[in-house]
Amino acid sequence: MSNRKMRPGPNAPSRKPRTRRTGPGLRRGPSRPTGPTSRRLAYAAIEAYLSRGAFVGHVLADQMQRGDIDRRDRSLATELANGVVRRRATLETILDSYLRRPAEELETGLRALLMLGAYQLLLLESVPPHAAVHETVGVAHQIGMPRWAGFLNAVLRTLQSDLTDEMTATLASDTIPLNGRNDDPAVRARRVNKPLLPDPEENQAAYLAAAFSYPEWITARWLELSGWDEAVRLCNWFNSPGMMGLRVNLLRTDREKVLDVLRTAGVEATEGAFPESIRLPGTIRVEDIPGFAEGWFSVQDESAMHAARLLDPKVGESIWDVCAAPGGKTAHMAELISCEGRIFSTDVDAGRLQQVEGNIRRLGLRAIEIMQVSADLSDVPQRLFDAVLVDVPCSNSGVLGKRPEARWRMEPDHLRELAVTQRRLLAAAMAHAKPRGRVVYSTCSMFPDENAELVRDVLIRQDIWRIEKEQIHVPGQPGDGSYQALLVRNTDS
Ligand SMILES: C[S@@+](CC[C@H](N)C(=O)[O-])C[C@H]1O[C@@H](n2cnc3c(N)ncnc32)[C@H](O)[C@@H]1O
Repeated sequence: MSNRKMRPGPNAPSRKPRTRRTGPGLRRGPSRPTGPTSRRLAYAAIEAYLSRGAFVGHVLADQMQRGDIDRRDRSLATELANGVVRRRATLETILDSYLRRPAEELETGLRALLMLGAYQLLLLESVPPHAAVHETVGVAHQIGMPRWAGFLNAVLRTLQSDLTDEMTATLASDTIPLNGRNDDPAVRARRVNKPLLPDPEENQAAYLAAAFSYPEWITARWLELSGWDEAVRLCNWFNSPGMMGLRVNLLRTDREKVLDVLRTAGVEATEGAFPESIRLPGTIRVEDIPGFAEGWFSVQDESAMHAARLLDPKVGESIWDVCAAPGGKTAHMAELISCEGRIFSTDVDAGRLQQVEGNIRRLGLRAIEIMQVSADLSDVPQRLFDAVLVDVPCSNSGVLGKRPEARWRMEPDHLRELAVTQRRLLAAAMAHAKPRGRVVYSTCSMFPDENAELVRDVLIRQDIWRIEKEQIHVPGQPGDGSYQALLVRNTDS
């Protein structure tokens, strides 16, 4: 940790922050709660994310296991930690206006607290501003860093003084988009007293990147592919709580029964597009729902169910799931053929293959052979299959709302490397299909160079395959984004 002296930036008040005198000569911060509070939990997760790239969900789960934390604290901690990571670029851009040096140069813990406080002030309507500041400053005391308290208090109070309660649909350098809402696709932005974001009239990609928090190369791509209105819609939708999809295991139960169980648990569930699919309006802890341990259902977005549905596996067929882990689509295919056939499930990742095993055990599925393979697939037995699913690793640009970190983990260079793998995997899938065999190439990406362009590029070099069907599922309509192409090997080859 650096011990450099911190000074608020030009926007911060010069007066000393007030402290409460609680005894002769004794200065103390806000009163100390007895247990870990939601903000302290959130702080730990954000600090771990900033300092060592930890997944906030993992840190929170670990912390929550250790103590008796009530449901409201858990849910606020999760909202805060996920929100800060998701809206990281917005918070950093805005905070930079209130600091003498970039937020990145501050001690990591202090930066985490500034972001935590700013998130509540700017983007969380449910927290009153005084509580946002007071409780965040309180964390500095709880974690034994009282020297941060004055600085934090000064910066957050100055930011607070620049906020208005006016909400608008106009996007400008002085309006900060709030998080999206599942029940309303319209953008709502908070007006502030001065420009804190880039001007969208001058640079649309930079504005969207800072205002909604995405890497600028992604917002530039969306603008290029779909224009301003669709880019704004995507930015807003991936910042909404999102829906959740369940796939009912029809070998164990029926959809009505799972819908009943969910409704009894107070979850507003509705039927999805497939006989096995259910849509939930938000995310839930499935482990708490009766029937999960018994294998009645799995978490799977409808956009992902389209892959197995398009391949349309038949009873008695031999099927290869090339990139199988953690097993969502392997299990879906096994359920569709009532485990009557053979599914060969491979992946490079041994740890993730254990998840496949766990899932098929919980779901009570049979007829699945699991094998770890090398990245070049040279150790795959020389067998031919009736149907092959190749659900390749991709940019995840169709599922950016799922994990708060997802948008920050992708780099354009990484995409170029992925394209090489994607081509190789598709070529291997095609090489292992019988005459008249089918291959489904599937991604959760929205980028044509991972989807339609890549498939055409692989197919152009041969004439025994044709594209039978292609489908793209646009994020927010109603679930995540995905792409699938069904390729069929010509009969006379
Ligand atoms: C999109 S995920 C698959 C999700 C899976 N189909 C499901 O529905 O649960 C992509 C998977 O590809 C695997 N993978 C990456 N390179 C691979 C390769 N060369 N051969 C096989 N699998 C690979 C990754 O380990 C990862 O598990």
